[in-house]
Amino acid sequence: MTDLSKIYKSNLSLLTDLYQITMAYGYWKNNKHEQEAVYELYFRKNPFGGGFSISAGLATVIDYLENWTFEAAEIKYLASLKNPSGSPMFEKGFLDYLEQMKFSCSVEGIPEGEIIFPFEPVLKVRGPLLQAQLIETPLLTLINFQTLIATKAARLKLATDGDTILEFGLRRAQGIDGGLSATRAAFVGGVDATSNVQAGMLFGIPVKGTHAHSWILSFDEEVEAFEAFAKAMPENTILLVDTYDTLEGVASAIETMKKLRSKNIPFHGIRLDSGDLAYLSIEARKMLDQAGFTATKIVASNDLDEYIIQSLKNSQNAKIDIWGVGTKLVTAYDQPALGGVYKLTNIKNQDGKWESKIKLSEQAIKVTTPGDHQIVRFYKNGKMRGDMVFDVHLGQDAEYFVDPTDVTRRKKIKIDWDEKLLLEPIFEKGKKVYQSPSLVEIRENTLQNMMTLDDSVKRFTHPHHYTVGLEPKLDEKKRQMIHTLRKH
Ligand SMILES: Nc1ncnc2c1ncn2[C@@H]1O[C@H](COP(=O)(O)OP(=O)(O)OP(=O)(O)O)[C@@H](O)[C@H]1O
Ligand SMILES: O=P(O)(O)OC[C@H]1O[C@H](OP(=O)(O)OP(=O)(O)O)[C@H](O)[C@@H]1O
Ligand SMILES: O=C(O)c1cccnc1
Repeated sequence: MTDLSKIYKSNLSLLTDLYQITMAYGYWKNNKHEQEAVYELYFRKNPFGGGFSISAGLATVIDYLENWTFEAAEIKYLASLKNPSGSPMFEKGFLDYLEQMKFSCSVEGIPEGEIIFPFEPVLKVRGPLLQAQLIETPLLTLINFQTLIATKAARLKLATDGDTILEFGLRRAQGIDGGLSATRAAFVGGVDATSNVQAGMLFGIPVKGTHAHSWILSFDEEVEAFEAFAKAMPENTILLVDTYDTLEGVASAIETMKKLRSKNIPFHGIRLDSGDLAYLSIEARKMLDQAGFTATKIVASNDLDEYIIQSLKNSQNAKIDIWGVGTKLVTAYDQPALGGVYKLTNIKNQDGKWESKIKLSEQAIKVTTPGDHQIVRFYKNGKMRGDMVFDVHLGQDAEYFVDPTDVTRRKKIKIDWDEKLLLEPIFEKGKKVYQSPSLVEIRENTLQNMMTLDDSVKRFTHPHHYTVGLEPKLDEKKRQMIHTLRKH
């Protein structure tokens, strides 16, 4: 568990938008606060122009919800808020209600490290309207960012074709939490280790690193710096060779490490951090091999992303073994946000019957799917074949599912397909019923899950569209609701 309260040393119940609290107040004033509702969290487009996403952030959500209480300090602050006329924004009765409130929603979620797609609920919250509303913003904050970064990391892992990736991003991250959350999510997505020591302690992520240019600059001679580092860190002799001239730096590192061979200090690696990484790695590899250092690894860093890595590895035959990636990973440089949303999809009316809700939009992509959903994923011979979203009240005995953007496109469910439900129970009426796997297990699951996805969907440019369809009764219900509302 991530233990947010340990990281932030404070209560995070006010980590929400003011409008959530004013709506909660409105629900309370209208005696709707305990009316049961279903909200679903999903996104509409895979990030980075890709064909898939990786779910991340659930353990952080669990930790957030387990510690979700309004304590005296939070209530005091809310009591201090005033309307423009100077009157208190919230009545005491409402604040008393918040102070005694206990989290009592049921939550279902897709486990971290699962492959996910647009329009699939990643989280579903069922419970009192007031509570489910108040947690919208933090749930989106936690899931959107971590899912975005885990997806970026999975793309990097595809580009390196399984080579080790070290996450070096803390110094370029969006603030302290940006750094911590990004490191966690990058590990979920498949990176191997981080330079971020705080994340190592909090999340149990392996910590690794080399040294900086300042180490070299602090000595009169580069060779002196190499020798001192190797002697100080004989079990991590990775030498940064590009401070003055890269290939001269490689030659000096080789000379230094040859001298230290007699002292049984092994030569683990060199790091390249500038220049043409293809040319320099190929030349460095030749020099190392000629000197008998065939096991010495070449680490490369410098503004790397999945496209540069893919080009270096596949087109330019670069001899790089380990990839250090910072800025482009932890800031999700080419797409800084995932547009996940949280929508009310079902509400219990006064007769105790569930009533589906739909939000219309001029843009078909923005029309919500009414109801209370689950997702079934189909596999053939261990490979993902398609996902069907269905309404738990309507069932899923269909023989096909329908593309929500084009009814003429249907996918037949074959008899030999295996299936798995994606949403798992996380909380039941406020009680946690899910034990999150360790972060190491989650990362392993991501790597396994990625093997079940077809290569065409993993392509960086123009990926194949993986089918996510609606169960026909749900599709029909959605269409009817749209027609009825449009007629009105
Ligand atoms: N062979 C290559 N193919 C494609 N991209 C490369 C190759 N070699 C390096 N790059 C990338 O090109 C960019 C080079 O950045 P930049 O122009 O700042 O040069 P630099 O080598 O960092 O120069 P400086 O000496 O200022 O550090 C980096 O993003 C790096 O990852
Ligand atoms: O390029 P990124 O993917 O963001 O990876 C992190 C960068 O941070 C360091 O550079 P910096 O110049 O900050 O310090 P240094 O002196 O150690 O090179 C490192 O050398 C990488 O180039
Ligand atoms: O350990 C490293 O090499 C490292 C750490 C942070 C940023 N850049 C490089």
